[in-house]
Amino acid sequence: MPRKVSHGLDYDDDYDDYDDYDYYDNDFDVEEKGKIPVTKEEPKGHKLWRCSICTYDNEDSFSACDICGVLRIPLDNNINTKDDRTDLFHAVENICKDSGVSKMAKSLFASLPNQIPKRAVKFQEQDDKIVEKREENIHKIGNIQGHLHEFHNALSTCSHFRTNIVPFKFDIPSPDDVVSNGLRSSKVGLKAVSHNDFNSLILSSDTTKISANSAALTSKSAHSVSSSLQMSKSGNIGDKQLSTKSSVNSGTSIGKNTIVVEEQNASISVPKNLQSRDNRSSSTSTSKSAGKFDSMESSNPSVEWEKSQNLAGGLNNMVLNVKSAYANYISGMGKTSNPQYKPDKWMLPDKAVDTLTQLNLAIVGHVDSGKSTLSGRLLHLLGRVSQKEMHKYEKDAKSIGKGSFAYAWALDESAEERERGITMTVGVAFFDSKRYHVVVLDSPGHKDFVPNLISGATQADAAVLVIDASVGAFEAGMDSSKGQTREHVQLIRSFGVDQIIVAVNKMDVVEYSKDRYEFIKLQLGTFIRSCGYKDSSLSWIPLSAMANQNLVTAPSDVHFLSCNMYAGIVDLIFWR
Ligand SMILES: Nc1nc2c(ncn2[C@@H]2O[C@H](COP(=O)(O)OP(=O)(O)OP(=O)(O)O)[C@@H](O)[C@H]2O)c(=O)[nH]1
Repeated sequence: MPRKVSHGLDYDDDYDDYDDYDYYDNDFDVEEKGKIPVTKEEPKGHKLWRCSICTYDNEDSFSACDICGVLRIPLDNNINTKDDRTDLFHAVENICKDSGVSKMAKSLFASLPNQIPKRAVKFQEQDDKIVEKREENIHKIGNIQGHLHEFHNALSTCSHFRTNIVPFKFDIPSPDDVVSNGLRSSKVGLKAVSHNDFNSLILSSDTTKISANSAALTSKSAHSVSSSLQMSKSGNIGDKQLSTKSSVNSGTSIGKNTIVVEEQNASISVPKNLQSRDNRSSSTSTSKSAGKFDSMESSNPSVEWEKSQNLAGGLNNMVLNVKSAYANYISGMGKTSNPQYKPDKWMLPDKAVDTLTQLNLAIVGHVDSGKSTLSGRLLHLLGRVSQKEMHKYEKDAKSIGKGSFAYAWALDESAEERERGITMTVGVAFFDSKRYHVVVLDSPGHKDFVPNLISGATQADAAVLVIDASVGAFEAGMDSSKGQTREHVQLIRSFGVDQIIVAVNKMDVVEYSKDRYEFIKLQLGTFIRSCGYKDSSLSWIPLSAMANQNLVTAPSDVHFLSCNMYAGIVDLIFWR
């Protein structure tokens, strides 16, 4: 087998079995012998002419280059004599006299006596001369006859016509439409206002009347109207203003998505609860108690665009019709254009979730201080753990001789944790208050699981440091070598947790001794402050998780009354 290349690696050994290689080799063989020339010769009698611009070899019948469209005639080498050129000129001139088509275009057809149309055109057979019927504006070339545009359509050889492709448009502006048309404001602006914010919005306007089910600002006046939509943020987040002024010439239609601005009677499609209540001022102002209007600043792109249109002048009957999907969605909160339609609950934003702030609360402290018991008891009291589940935990815990860990089992779910009676991984649970979505991160207290504690502490916004008030237990936790109380305080401090609630637990064991509580508070307080915490960042509360003292209600034990200022730790958590 001959080699494909005469230098370099010998591929024969590797590719002998490959048919593809053989195929290429055969071709190469033939080529090499010159049996098939690289450039095929045209059959006899088939003339070609080369375009002087792109050098493409066109068929002789083509009057213009098939590639670049340049006319053959002015540069045609076949038209060399003066007579030829004169005849051609007259032919073209005659055609150009009566039609509105340019000479350039007509010359395309005038020079094509033997043109073979690519698309069949049925005309009556005529003489081979160019004939013009002036009254009918019909031209004849060769044996075909017809109007110029028919010739053009039929004889055009260029396949790359300019075609007016009307881009597909959605009924609702796509993000690209919104950006390119400068309509962002109406969508983003409305989107930026949460569902809850709308409930308290009040719109006042002089020239603008805002209607619930109309998605349009309508302009009927022929006079010039000034219009601008401004959202200005005044002061804090709770004091926002929306102001609208109109400054447009009426009656200009822009696309199919339009806001129609009327001089005296403009309306914006907004939710019903945004309806104008005041027609005295020339601006629309919206005030609300809380909301996010940041994206509706005065640099609203659609307004700027609108202004520029107005300044340019000469625009009449401006019609801007914006169908914001979100506007429809918001306005359709139970009130859509189709009165029959009612969105399901799951389609609507969850008001409670929207307004709650998540608070990650790490429960830390020395081993066996009662972290899991406290967490489980709180969840049970707040209804996150059902009575049925609690009964099961108690029963199962008793069955293995660990009845006191029943509440801890709400978070210590693994068999090993329950068997050993210690938390090994971070238990996660949550409960809600009016302000917070509290995520409870029950951390392990054993020193072997400090890495797990760290994983929870890094997520924490605040911490509950649980202290075992029992005599000896508190001291063990404060031991510099074995105790975890100190280590946990230092860790959460290093992770930026700057709010600590110190829960002095198991007060039932020390008979709710105020002295004990004050002792712990003094000792531990000194250490915590040494870690960089200020008194303002600390909260202290004595409690008993097991005896349900000072958890979600004020303690019933009289000893607590003298040292307690909160109605339970939950109150303290929510208050912080
Ligand atoms: N008397 C009394 N015992 C409590 C109280 N709180 C918890 N305990 C007991 O303390 C023991 C340890 O409770 P846990 O909740 O497992 O302690 P923990 O801090 O979660 O333990 P680790 O996660 O392993 O560090 C259990 O036997 C509980 O019953 C309380 O307020 N009073």
